[in-house]
Amino acid sequence: MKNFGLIGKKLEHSYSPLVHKMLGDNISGSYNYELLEVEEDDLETLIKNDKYSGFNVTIPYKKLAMKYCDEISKEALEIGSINTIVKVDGKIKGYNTDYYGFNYLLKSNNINPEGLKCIVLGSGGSSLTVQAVLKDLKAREVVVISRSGANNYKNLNLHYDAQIIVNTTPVGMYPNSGVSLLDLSKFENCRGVVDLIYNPHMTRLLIDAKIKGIPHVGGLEMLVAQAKKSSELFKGFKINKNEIKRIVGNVKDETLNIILIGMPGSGKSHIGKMMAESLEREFFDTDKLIEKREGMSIPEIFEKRGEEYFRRVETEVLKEVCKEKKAVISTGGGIVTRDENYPIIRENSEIFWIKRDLKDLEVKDRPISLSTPLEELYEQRKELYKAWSDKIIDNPKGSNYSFGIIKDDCYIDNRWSVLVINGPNINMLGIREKGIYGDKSYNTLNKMIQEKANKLNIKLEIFQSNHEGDIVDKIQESYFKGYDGIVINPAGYTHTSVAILDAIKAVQIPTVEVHISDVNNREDFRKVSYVREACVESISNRGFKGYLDAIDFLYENYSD
Ligand SMILES: Nc1ncnc2c1ncn2[C@@H]1O[C@H](COP(=O)(O)OP(=O)(O)O)[C@@H](O)[C@H]1O
Ligand SMILES: O=C(O)C1=C[C@@H](OP(=O)(O)O)[C@@H](O)[C@H](O)C1
Ligand SMILES: [Mg+2]
Repeated sequence: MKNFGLIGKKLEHSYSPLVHKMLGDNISGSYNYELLEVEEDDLETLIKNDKYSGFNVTIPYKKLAMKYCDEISKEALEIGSINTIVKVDGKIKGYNTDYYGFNYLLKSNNINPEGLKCIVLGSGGSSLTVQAVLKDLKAREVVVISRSGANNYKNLNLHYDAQIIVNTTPVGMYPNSGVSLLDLSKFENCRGVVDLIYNPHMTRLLIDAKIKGIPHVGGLEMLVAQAKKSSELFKGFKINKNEIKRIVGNVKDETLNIILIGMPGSGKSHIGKMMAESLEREFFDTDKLIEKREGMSIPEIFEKRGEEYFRRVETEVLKEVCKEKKAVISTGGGIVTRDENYPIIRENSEIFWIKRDLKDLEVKDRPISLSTPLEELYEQRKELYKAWSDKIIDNPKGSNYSFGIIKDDCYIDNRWSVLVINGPNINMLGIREKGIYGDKSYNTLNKMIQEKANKLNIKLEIFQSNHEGDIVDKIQESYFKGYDGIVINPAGYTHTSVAILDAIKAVQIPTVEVHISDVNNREDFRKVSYVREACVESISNRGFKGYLDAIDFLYENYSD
């Protein structure tokens, strides 16, 4: 197996081995990928070491490494920085795939610098690439801010009119997270903040942007996009662009914590434990950690040391536990009472608000709930729970929620998604008119569709109903759930339903109409399809395979 690696000075933060493993494992041609921390004096020897067939290059060597290349791509030469090295026929060739990565990041997040004033923090190799992309996308002005340049952090007031801010420095990066170079409140015209850092997922700069309601994005998509391009150079063949989205989702699954917040007694500890078991993750409960640390129960801590002391310890414990990766963390209901807790829990997590009716909240052993009316407590906290969380999980009393049900609501799955809808009598497949529809069952059909989705690694939901209104409801729901495509066999409603036609038109999601039989060569009334005009494709007479072809069609034409 060939050896590749990431060259840099400090690499503790890097997700590159994870990303390259995913790129190597899932698309044929895996390779070894190592972190190669090196001092400047040893850079040349490392690059020339025959053990390695190529490298990625990061801070601070993106400019310097060019010196040891025999050839440099035109693009990299123009930018003045490389991030990829490949050895071909004994020659060391340098490339810049960061350009592609940064461009991808902006485009996929609808950040358009055209006509805008941009400031770029940092003046290293990545900064050069960022500047090139911003200029190519017609930014009005690109100002580089660096510690010792003409534009620096002391005269930043000259650029408080900046509209886009891009951080290319390592300030705020793991393990030294939680710091930012700027006071964002000074930038009143700012309408986009990009941080190339991807670990933590949300740097302090990005958290500040989120608090201010400014569109913002971190560097994970850029990391994966540039890695995909580099991997193509390493392996010598193209990789589907859809892999970027898939791997971004997988990296999030591998690195983000799930954090549960919400009113005391709402079920955070209970659900957290179930989630952790089901997702095979480690589980932490901040109250339990506090009790262990203090050697006292929560009521005892409140009684002996008071609430202020408890809150201080709680923040300390949060700081520790939020350094975990891929854990499930239940918090105490009061963490939202301290502003300083927000950036701590926000850094690397998906945050869920567990909700339950006030009358059903458990109050036992909860000193705050016993001393303050729950309505009052909820008034004080509800806006904070809402603002701090990404998603809500309803946990009504007596619902007997198993994690399986909750999981659908909260599991983080960013893959390209398709909804398959079947209309009336399709559930009777295998029983009904076998001469027309075949003898295979509805379950067999679903299995085939699921296998197809697994093969393409897409998210799938299958729905069947005999009721027109339910089908309309489902189509509408697909809009709010953000499905990328719909495959529909409206069955008998094909030839009658204006309501289903209107629903497809309303959601504007690419939809393929499927019929198992040859509808055009049966009764005349089957030749009319109301839904057809709203569909991007119509497939009939291909049996169950029609559904698989429909998924292929959508995936090939609409997944980029
Ligand atoms: N979904 C659920 N199913 C069964 N019992 C639950 C559920 N959610 C909460 N409970 C119970 O309600 C009580 C309070 O839940 P807990 O997880 O301790 O709340 P929190 O951590 O939010 O204070 C516990 O007795 C817990 O077992
Ligand atoms: O809401 C609160 O202020 C508190 C909630 C409790 O945790 P739970 O939310 O798990 O009950 C515990 O941290 C402490 O009693 C204070
Ligand atoms: Mg709890």
